[in-house]
Amino acid sequence: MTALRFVKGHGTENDFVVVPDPDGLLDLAPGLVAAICDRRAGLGADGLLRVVRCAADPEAKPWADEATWFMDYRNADGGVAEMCGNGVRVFARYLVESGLEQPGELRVATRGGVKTVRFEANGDVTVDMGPAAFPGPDGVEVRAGGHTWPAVSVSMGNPHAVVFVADLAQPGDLRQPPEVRPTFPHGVNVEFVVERGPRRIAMRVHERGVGETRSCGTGACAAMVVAARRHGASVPVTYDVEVPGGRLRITERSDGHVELSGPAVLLASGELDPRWVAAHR
Ligand SMILES: N[C@@H](CCC[C@H](N)C(=O)O)C(=O)O
Repeated sequence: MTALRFVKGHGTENDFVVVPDPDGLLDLAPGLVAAICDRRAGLGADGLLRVVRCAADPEAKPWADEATWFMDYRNADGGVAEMCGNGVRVFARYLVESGLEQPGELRVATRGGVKTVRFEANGDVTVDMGPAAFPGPDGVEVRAGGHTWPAVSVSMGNPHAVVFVADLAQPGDLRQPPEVRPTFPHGVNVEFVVERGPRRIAMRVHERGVGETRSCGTGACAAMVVAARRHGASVPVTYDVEVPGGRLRITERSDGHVELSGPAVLLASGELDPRWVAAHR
């Protein structure tokens, strides 16, 4: 059996188990991913990042000419998602710390396309997320904590519904997913956003496949682009986005691309007990 090594990391407390699998040898079935991400009986994480060469993974072969590495992102429930803004920054940190890539600028393939990541002089990691899209549907409503709000549907590669609220306590404890109408066929991440000052917002997020998390990079970008339109801001424009786990800095450039910056931290590494892994296959 192939050993299952891991590194633990986080970006503004959106935390991940990074699993190196350069040659694509691991079988990470959804049940095993969910067991690893379990906060009591597993390592605990919001998601898992499998590190595999594009050339070694059939799903990533289309990007093999543009990027060496594919971020195979899984939510804590074991399901896949197209993109993870904090995850890709942690993923890049792992590539550099483990000597698989040089610091500076590098490209990472994701289900949401190839993303360029750069390391800043202050230690932060920035990712070019590409442009936001507003695919609809129109007339989206979100209900949580006994309140109902209109929402804007935003795609950052993955789906988001952004709601401006009067107070971040209004959505309640978010132990249950917010109700979203009309239903998104593949589920949706929901951001609850408040104004904090000029070019500054704060948010809570309920992530598809996870629950409420301390941060969400794609969600912060979705919230920022909606805020910028609400404020009639012209590009380029930069916002600070406060999340429960810290602060992200987001710029919408003149060419429409959205850049996400913030810390990306690795804190531990180890190997899962093969008997435990076998019991959760
Ligand atoms: N936390 C991530 C988003 C992870 C995927 C999301 N839960 C989904 O299902 O789309 C981020 O930092 O962007």
